[in-house]
Amino acid sequence: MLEVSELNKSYSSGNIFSRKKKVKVLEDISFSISKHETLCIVGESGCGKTTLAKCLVNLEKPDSGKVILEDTDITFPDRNLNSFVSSNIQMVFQNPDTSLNPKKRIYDIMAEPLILQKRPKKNFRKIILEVLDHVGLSEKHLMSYPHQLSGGQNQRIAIARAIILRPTLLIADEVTSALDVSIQAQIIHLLIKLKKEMGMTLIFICHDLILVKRIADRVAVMQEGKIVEINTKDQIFHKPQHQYTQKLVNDMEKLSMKLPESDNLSSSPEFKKIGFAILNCKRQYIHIFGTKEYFSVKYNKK
Ligand SMILES: Nc1ncnc2c1ncn2[C@@H]1O[C@H](COP(=O)(O)OP(=O)(O)OP(=O)(O)O)[C@@H](O)[C@H]1O
Repeated sequence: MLEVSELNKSYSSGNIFSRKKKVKVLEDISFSISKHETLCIVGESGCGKTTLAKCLVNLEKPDSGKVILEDTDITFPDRNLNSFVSSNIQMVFQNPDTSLNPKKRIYDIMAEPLILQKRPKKNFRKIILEVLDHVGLSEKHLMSYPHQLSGGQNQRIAIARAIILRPTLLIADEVTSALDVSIQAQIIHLLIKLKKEMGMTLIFICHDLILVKRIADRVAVMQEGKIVEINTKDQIFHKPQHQYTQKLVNDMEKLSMKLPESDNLSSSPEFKKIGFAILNCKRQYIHIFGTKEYFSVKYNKK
């Protein structure tokens, strides 16, 4: 459904006192995604994951390359194409506190994409309530401002706004990293549920390889602006080819070995010994599915 070829992007660095120079952030990025697939993008901080996502949703303009969505070239969309892009590709950002306008009520935040798409106003309330219901919120949240809701509720609003136009492709950029551990699990489950219900394709940008292992169909590994490896989840985790992928997988395995596998984690001796330290120091690495979700939720309630 989406084909990206030889995408390049640079930013200018320097300021008025120093000479401006171009810094390459994306270099010859090529990949494709099939319908209903979950592609996870991993890589160290600053390697260009967000910039790549922004080029796909037209928040940044690439220097060169091509982005083709369902046979339409959307690399440099004009006004008409813009509407096609925003109704087909949506992005949810890391931090709902900065992605939602604090001066607007939830109703108005949710109505924005409908207004931009010139949908009939008389249907807004019904559509908004339906989508809120999808993300586990209700009418009582409609007139609130973002600061009156929790971080998890605000991220649900950000997701609801992203899916209100029923996009075929959703890009989730570190959507849980600003949230509490127990809420992280809820948001991931919500995304997986919505993906299934709405038949969406998902690009999931994430640092947490343990989570990637659970949800990805394929994984793209980025380093310094390049995709150094892209393959099925099994290949990436069991036969990583690139040195950097091997390091990421090794680091993840070392950490996984430290996490207890017992069904009843809270009573296991390992939990008592290392659970506390891991929860405090390595928040992003906690398994958030199955027994380990119970483990983290239970810990949070104490
Ligand atoms: N608007 C901008 N102007 C100049 N440089 C930028 C801009 N946006 C991003 N960069 C730089 O581009 C590089 C890639 O940034 P990007 O946010 O895409 O990385 P990332 O892989 O998403 O990082 P993280 O995992 O920390 O979110 C970084 O060096 C960053 O400083």
